Amino acid sequence: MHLLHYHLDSTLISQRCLLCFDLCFDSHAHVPLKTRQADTAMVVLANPPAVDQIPLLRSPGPTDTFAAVPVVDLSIPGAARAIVDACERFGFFKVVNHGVDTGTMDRAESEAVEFFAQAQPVKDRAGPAYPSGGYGSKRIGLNGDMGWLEYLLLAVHNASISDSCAVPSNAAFRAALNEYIAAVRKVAVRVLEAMAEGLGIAPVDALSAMVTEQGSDQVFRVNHYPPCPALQGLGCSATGFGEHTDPQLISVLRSNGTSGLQIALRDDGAQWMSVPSDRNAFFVNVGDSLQVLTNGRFKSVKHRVVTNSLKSRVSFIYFAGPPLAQRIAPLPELLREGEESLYKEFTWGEYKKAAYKTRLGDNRLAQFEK
Ligand SMILES: C=C1C[C@]23C[C@@]1(O)CC[C@H]2[C@@]12CC[C@H](O)[C@@](C)(C(=O)O1)[C@H]2[C@@H]3C(=O)O
Ligand SMILES: O=C(O)CCC(=O)C(=O)O
Ligand SMILES: [Fe+2]
Repeated sequence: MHLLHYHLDSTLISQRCLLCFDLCFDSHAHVPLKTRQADTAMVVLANPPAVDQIPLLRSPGPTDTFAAVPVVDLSIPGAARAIVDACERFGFFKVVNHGVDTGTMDRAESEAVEFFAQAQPVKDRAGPAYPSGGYGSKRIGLNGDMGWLEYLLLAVHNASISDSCAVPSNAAFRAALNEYIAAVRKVAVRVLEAMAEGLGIAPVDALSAMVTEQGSDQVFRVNHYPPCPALQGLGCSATGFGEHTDPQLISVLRSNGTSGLQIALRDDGAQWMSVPSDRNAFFVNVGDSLQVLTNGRFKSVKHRVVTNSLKSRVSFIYFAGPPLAQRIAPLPELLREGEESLYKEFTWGEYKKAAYKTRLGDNRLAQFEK
């Protein structure tokens, strides 16, 4: 038997299993939530659901929808200005007219759906995800984060899955992912070029070269969030991917038609807004490294995924990172006279190593702030 204690006026819900007495943890502070009689409600579930270790969140309501997501038309000259504006305001925007064939996206998606539909032991043979890439389920990273998802985490070399990564072994799936990765990487390059143009940085590849150079550290992730019917009608949802910022320069995301992605409009994460899904568009997140390169002018956006109770979500995310030796420091052209860097010096390799010691919701940049 399970008891769910939830704070009626907060997003985070704690959960206690009467059998194992495990408490879920606040994904940000990593301390057990205290449940008080006055502001908690109790729901007794007849069948212990499989969401035991997964933090629960208040289900998004209709008023949580972020209708004003900045939309950038990549095919028009005003794209550069619009991108800079969106990165300064939200660290997040949607890209349309990107030129990627819908067939490329659909093939990758249907192959991924087929992969995740396989029996668990078959998928487990494609694991583990760490250290060199492969299949993972529920556990995110190495430091105790849990989510209601399964995924493939893959290293990318140049414009395709690294040869050192044996997963996926199915030739059709691998080819479909490689076709998609080559296309999404071009979108990332165009976005980074437009950013440089909008910021007035020369040459135009000042940012994009960091991700196209030999040895650039690119990662690709396919996430599958199965529906979670056990929580239907309870007003709460399982955490799919807990709140975090991405460490790289930018991340380019595409999902099927199931919503679930939320971004925090306020730094303290007090206002979570749901991003309406659009299977024909890409969504771009500013990552921590780009925040540093712009000396805080662009903010890396805090985001998370909330699981749907009835529909599964499939997402593809391309993380554009520089070579390990790349120095991450504010670009001199962006510093006004007398303006100093807000950050200590570091390389991408140093940042990545530190990031992998943190938990998802930690403020990874804090230790590099001056
Ligand atoms: C908990 C973690 C998962 C993560 C590595 C980390 O220790 C902290 C950063 C996490 C993150 C978030 C964005 C990407 O999904 C990711 C691949 C990345 O580069 O940093 C994940 C890492 C992961 O899933 O391994
Ligand atoms: O799956 C998603 O939609 C987003 C996942 C995410 O933020 C990540 O993998 O870093
Ligand atoms: Fe992310």
